Amino acid sequence: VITDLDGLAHRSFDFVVIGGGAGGSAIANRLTEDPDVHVLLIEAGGSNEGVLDSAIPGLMSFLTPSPWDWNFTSTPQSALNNRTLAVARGFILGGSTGINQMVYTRGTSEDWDSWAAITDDEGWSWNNVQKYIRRNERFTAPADHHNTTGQFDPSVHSFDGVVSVSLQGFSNGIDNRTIQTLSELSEEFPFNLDMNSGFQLGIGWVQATIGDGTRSSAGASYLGPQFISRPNLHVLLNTRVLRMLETERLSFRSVEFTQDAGNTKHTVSASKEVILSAGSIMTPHILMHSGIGDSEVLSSFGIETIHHLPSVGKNLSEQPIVRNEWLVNSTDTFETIARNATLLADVISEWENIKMGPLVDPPLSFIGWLRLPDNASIFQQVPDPAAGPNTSHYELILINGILSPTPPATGNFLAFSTSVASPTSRGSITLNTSNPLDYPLINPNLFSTDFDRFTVREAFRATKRFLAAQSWDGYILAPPTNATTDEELDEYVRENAATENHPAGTAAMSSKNAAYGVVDPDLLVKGLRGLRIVDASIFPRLPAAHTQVPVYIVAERAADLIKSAWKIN
Ligand SMILES: Cc1cc2nc3c(=O)[nH]c(=O)nc-3n(C[C@H](O)[C@H](O)[C@H](O)COP(=O)(O)OP(=O)(O)OC[C@H]3O[C@@H](n4cnc5c(N)ncnc54)[C@H](O)[C@@H]3O)c2cc1C
Repeated sequence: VITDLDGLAHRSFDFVVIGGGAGGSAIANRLTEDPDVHVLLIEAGGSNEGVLDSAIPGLMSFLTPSPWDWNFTSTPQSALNNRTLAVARGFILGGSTGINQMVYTRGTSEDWDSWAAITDDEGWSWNNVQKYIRRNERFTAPADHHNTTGQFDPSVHSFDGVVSVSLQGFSNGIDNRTIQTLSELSEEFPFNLDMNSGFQLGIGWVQATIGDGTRSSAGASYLGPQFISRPNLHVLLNTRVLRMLETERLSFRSVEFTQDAGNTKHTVSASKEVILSAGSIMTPHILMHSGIGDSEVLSSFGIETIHHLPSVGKNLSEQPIVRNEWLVNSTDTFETIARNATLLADVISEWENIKMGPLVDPPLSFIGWLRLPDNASIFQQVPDPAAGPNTSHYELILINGILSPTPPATGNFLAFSTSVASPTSRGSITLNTSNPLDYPLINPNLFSTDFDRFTVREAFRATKRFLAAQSWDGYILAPPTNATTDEELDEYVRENAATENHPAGTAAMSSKNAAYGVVDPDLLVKGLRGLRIVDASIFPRLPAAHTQVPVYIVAERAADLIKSAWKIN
């Protein structure tokens, strides 16, 4: 970790990586496997070392908002009564993997095959990304070392990758009721042994990026002590990249940054490539401030266009979520811990001393991926947007309590979230001012399509059928809303929807000959030299999944592509 800036300008780096999140950490690790390759990683946030709220999985709700979150806010959402929404992004080494909910999902085989079809590159197909999945994942025993037979399929997992993954290490009070429901209502809600096999439909045990009861973020794994100590890997923390500079005509191999809010600016160069991994919000922002974007937009901010690329910042894709809070007849939920400072201190001590107890995971054991019926009326209006017939339209997440450090003063809850897994709404990232230190305008444009509104209504109705199973008798005391008609449910959604913090697609990959898109299938920016993008912004479409694993897969393949382009071992 570099603390002395003076020597920096005189050093030479093969690669400069902007952003130490999921994509940037993985790339920096893989490229420095060759001791002759020198990499500088620049991260706006600070170190993840010793940040207890991030390390302890059960405290994840304490991280948003927090000093480790960029704490962005969306523009007023016209389909949500003009409410603005919190947009969380990690401001820490490890990026959003340092503050996320840790759910481990790869997407479906159809999702990946659709990427291959869109980009005209078979390298992105499900079969061909298997080796990258294996390099990324290190499946480990859960914190409580319980018998996991029948809870996952070992044959589809890897046990020697970098990021730790495990099943729940502390059982939740609602687990048995959930299992019983899956057998009682098996036709509508089938049990899926392993949603990461390529076939996701059904409800199954959550796998999470946790090892030994501790968050396995990109910072803790790809940049763990044995890697960050490599003499050829240089990490600059608390450093904000402002823009990239053109070094030769259409070649961007220089990076401008500041450590004092723009009072002094410095530059550093890469002899081979700059790799932009600032995430779906900041990657298009940095591109536009570097003169790469829609020339009309850039000129309206007085920024000279160096490369007209109108797709930059467009196509923002996000999974909207509604956290439906059911009042329950129990005290065994997360609110009980969050409300009681003594109990919270006790379970933190338990975690610190023996890595056991309720904080070894967030309190969610089950998630599910489900489809609308084939004859749903919405399909008379719009085509099915899922990647294929085995890919979900919506996701159900059963959480044993409201995940907040400040829950309501009374009551215990089941937070049964509904999310649109294959949304059709698209938003944008645009500039707000000509100052790169100002935040961009973030417009996820949630629920702007009939399909998304239809799907979330049906998902909520599915949760009601789920909780009508006998196993919940006497447990549920009151629903989150009395809304039943489409109109009533739409209003409930307008008042309660949020983002799932899975933004993607704002610098999207497309085939080499496409008339749209920002990067080619090898992740090089179209029409430029020396600049590659490796983060969630390149997703050509959202997989029906939480997004960290797809980013890791992208980064692992990107490392192979870069090594092969520069003949690195
Ligand atoms: C609250 C929350 C919950 C989530 N839950 C899950 C989940 O359960 N499962 C899952 O799979 N995914 C989840 N995600 C999403 C997942 O974490 C992201 O998809 C993934 O981390 C994106 O990787 P990335 O490399 O694109 O960006 P990030 O991981 O966000 O990394 C970008 C990095 O770039 C840095 N950066 C940005 N701008 C600059 C700049 N100008 N100069 C220097 N550095 C800069 C940032 O500080 C950050 O470290 C969640 C995200 C959040 C925020």
